[in-house]
Amino acid sequence: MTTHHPRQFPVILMTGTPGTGKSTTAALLASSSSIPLVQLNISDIVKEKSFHEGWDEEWNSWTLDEDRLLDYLEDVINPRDAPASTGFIIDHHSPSMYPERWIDLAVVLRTDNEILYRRLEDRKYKANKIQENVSAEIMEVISAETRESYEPEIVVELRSDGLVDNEMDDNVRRIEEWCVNWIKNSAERGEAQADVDAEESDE
Ligand SMILES: Nc1ncnc2c1ncn2[C@@H]1O[C@H](COP(=O)(O)OP(=O)(O)O)[C@@H](O)[C@H]1O
Repeated sequence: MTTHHPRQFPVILMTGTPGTGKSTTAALLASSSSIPLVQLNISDIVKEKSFHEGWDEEWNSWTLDEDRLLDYLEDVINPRDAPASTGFIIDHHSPSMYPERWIDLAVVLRTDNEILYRRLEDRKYKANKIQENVSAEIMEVISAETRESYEPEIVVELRSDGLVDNEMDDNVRRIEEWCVNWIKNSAERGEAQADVDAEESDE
């Protein structure tokens, strides 16, 4: 069994339908935050490390080897020897496969249907893939899956339409503020636990 060190920095799941802005928001957060945060772009990792069982023609995507991916991520997020020296942003459209104990905050990005349609068209997605993703956004599929997978108090939905000035900067600032609080609270939890341990050893 793996022994986990208490994490010093939070793990954020950045999820949403493809095209809602996960990778762009995660990259901005990782590059601008005062807290060390590393972006884990799951699609890139799956491709680079071949954590897949081949190409699925029907779905036009890789068939994920979930076990190998999760084993790899466990070592990155919860290294055996010492706590990770950074926090992480898991950037993925599939929210439900991660262990609850990994995720401290789950951010679901939401985008207006017509805007999402245009973004996916710009990406040269095939018509059926655009339709499938826009329908998923209308049906709130990722949002529902995220809420089924994590406690309600750690799930946050943010608009990512690009209609309001500085929307992405504001989203990034909100997440950063949340991270600062998480670090402060986890330091207090650590001190409280140390007090309990000291009292118990006195008895
Ligand atoms: N809030 C936003 N404001 C303006 N443009 C956005 C916003 N969110 C995403 N975009 C644009 O939409 C496109 C898709 O974003 P991307 O980060 O690749 O989405 P995802 O990682 O969810 O597939 C990019 O061109 C990005 O610049």
